[in-house]
This record gives sequence, structure tokens and C-alpha cells, in this order.
Amino acid sequence: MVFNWFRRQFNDQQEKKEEQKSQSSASPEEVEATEEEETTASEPTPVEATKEEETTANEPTPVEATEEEETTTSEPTPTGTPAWLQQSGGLEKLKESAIDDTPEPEPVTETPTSEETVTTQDEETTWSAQVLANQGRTPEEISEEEISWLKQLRRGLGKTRRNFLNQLKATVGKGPLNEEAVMEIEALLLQADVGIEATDYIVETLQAKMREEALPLESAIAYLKEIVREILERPFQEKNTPITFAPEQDKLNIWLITGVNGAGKTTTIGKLAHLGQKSDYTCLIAAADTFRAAAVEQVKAWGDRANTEVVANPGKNTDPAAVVYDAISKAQSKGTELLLVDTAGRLQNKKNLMEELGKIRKVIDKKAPDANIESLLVIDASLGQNGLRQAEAFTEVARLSGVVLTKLDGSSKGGVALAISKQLNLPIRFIGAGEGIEDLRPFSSYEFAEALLSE
Ligand SMILES: Nc1nc2c(ncn2[C@@H]2O[C@H](COP(=O)(O)OP(=O)(O)OP(=O)(O)O)[C@@H](O)[C@H]2O)c(=O)[nH]1
Repeated sequence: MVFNWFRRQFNDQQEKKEEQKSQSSASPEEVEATEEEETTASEPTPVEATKEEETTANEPTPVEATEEEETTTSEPTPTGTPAWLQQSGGLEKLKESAIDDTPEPEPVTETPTSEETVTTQDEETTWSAQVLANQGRTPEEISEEEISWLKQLRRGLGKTRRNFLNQLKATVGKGPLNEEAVMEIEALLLQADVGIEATDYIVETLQAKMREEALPLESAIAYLKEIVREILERPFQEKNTPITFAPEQDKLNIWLITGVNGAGKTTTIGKLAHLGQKSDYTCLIAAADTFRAAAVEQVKAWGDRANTEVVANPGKNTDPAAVVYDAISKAQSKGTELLLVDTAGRLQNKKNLMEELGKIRKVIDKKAPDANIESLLVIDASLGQNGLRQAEAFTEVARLSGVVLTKLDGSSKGGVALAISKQLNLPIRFIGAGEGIEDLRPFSSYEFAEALLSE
């Protein structure tokens, strides 16, 4: 049984249900897991998670994840509780708070540096486990890999979160927001790259609520999370598109990856191919960024890392549409399920670039009329509003299905996710938070709002 990392559930839910039922004679924790399963989507069991880790052990991982591995073990314990959760004491905390919608991680009060690091790691683990638990996962179903990812996301948004929370602490709980408080919150949102439209919407909605009732801090944060989720989810609703964005099995899916130079297209392709391989799809990459000489070599290197074949034409002045044509032929003859197409981020001018994208799209439509074709725009989160402006050109021609937001780990302030949703009205499909092959996951508005606003 294979875990589908795009859907974040097993490919064959039915199979898993049966398997869990046959195991349900064990501990109360395991019984709980079976009951949970009936009401929620299938997610990884510790056994699966361990298998996954075994098969990905050789891949490059971010430094943080490696450190984590040193302090924890992925082996499930005899009681069925993952060791990482036992070590952090997180299980007790998780159980205590499992019924709360708005969990409160314990504040850090210690000062010694080495202990503080451990405490923070523990809190991050507990927080991550809680976020997954709130989405219906039992402790036994939570894999270490997903915990690492959530920690990474939380760290990436750390600075913005602390600023927000400090400001909220200083202003809410005192009745309707006064003019000064509104201006401060507005400034904070704009500094976090939320953009004018989304900032106005957040401030107005928050203010209207606070006119109705004086919200204590906790309620204000919970309400703010709701607003954030609403903004992030609106493009999905307006486009009537499912939240899950996964290749269809046993069918050719072609994902065209676009975006300006340096946004992270090639890296994203490598990460997506890796997710595809892990999820048991057959994958192929088309190196159609023929404008920049090094781009083909770069995408080949990522193909190697992701164990995915790359179709390229090494000749000079190669027509990118011809590379795509060859790649589709190959995909069709091999029965490939996911073909990822790298495209140029810069040409002599915007008109040429857009013409080239149009030509590639035409070839795809003609050569693979039955394929599922998606077009993803890669945006560098650390560029803030500038990244958004650059992206606007692509929205005109590329018939976009959504956005991949990269570099949420660096100097990015994270708020650009809200600006993208509000201004471009595009669903965010994946987020990248690191340069390693594991550092990309499907976007979850719930997890993002929690990472941005949870204390
Ligand atoms: N910190 C961080 N760096 C990233 C992330 N994604 C990509 N990068 C880095 O961003 C730089 C540019 O990434 P590429 O994948 O080459 O970008 P590109 O859009 O393909 O650029 P061109 O090939 O020039 O068109 C590389 O140094 C990547 O390692 C991310 O999520 N976090």
C-alpha cells in the first residue's frame, strides 16, 4: 500500500480500512485509530512512515531534518506510539488537548540555552502533532516526516508570527480597535507582504467583529485564523476546484511549470518528481528551458536526485516546443503518469516568452489531447509584492491552475500567500520551504494559518 504524498492519504483507502479492522483487537489507542478512520481520510500508519523513511534515507535532507533524526528515531515503539512523540512527552499533551479546537502550547519559561533548545524542539513537535491531530490524525498515524515538515514551515513563518502575536497582545482584548491599533495592525500586515487588498479585508473584518464584542486574545487569534483560511480558500471555491491537487493514476498528467528566473522552477520540478516517485507514479521531466545553457544541466541534476529520467535536446537553439513534443512521445510510449515540463523564465522580452509558452501549450494540447494538463506558476515568496507583479504577466497567457510558493523558509514574510490568493485569485497548490528534495509539500490553508498565527 502506497502513501500518496499529493493527497496525503493512502492510494487505496479501502485496503487500509480492512487492514486496520483486522488490527483493532489491540490497545485502546489502536481502537481509537480505527474509529477515527471511519470518519476521516486515510493517513500514514507508523509502519508505512517507517518504510517511507527507509526508502528515502539516502536523499538529501535539510539540516534541520537531519538534526531531528539524530535526536529521534522513526521506529514505532512496542505500545504503538511513535518514539518521537514519546520522547517529547507530546503524547500526553496531545491527548489532553485532542478535543480542543484551539490548542495552547505551553509557554517557554526556561533560560538555559541547551535545555531551551530541547524544550523548543519538543514544543515544535507537540505543536506539529497537534496540528495533524486537529485534522483527524491519531498519534499512531502521524509520521515523523510530516512532523519535520510542519516544524520547518512554522520556523519559516516564525518572525512574522511573533510580530503579529505581539501586536495582537498589545491591542486586542480592549474592545473595538481604536484608530491607532488599526494603523499598527495594517502596517504589520503590509510589512508582512500581505498586500493592500488582503490587508484591508482583514482589518475591516476584524474591526467589524470587535465592534460586536470585545474579544479576548485567544478568540481574536482564532478569528484571525478563520479570516486567513477564508482568504486562502476563496480561489478554490470561486474556481470550483478541489483542494487536493494530485496526478490521476494510469493516465498521462502534464504539469507545465512556469515562472520568472530564479523563482525556483527547476528545484520545484525535482521536488515534485520526488513526491511523484514516492507516491508510486511513473514520472518524466522535459527540459524545455533551452534559453539558458545551464538550465538543462541543472534540471538533469535534479532528475538524478529524484531518480527520474529527463528528456532534453543538447543542441544549441533548440526549440523548446520540440523538446516537449519528444517528451510527450516518450511519456506516451512508456505509459508515464506524470510529465513535468521545465520552461524558460526569461527570453529577450516578455512578448517572446509569452509566445514560447503559448507554443508549448499548443503542442501539448495537440499531441496529448486526452492528458490532464495543468499549469503551475512558481512564485518566490521572498520577493513579496515584486514577485506578484512579475507573476501577473504569466497569468495572462499560461492558463494557470495554481501557484507553487517557494522560499518560505528564507527571508520571506509569508504574507504573500494571502496577497496571491486575494490579488491573483489563484489557488496555492504547493509550498517550498528549503532547498532540499523533501522541502516541498501540498499546501494546506489550515496548516498555513496555524503556522502563521499559533502561539
Ligand atoms: N531557501 C530556499 N531556496 C530555494 C527554494 N526553492 C528554490 N530555492 C533556490 O532558489 C535558487 C533558484 O532556484 P531554481 O530552481 O534554479 O530557479 P529557476 O526558477 O529554475 O531559475 P532559472 O533556472 O534561472 O530559470 C536555487 O539556489 C534554489 O536552491 C526554497 O523553497 N527555499
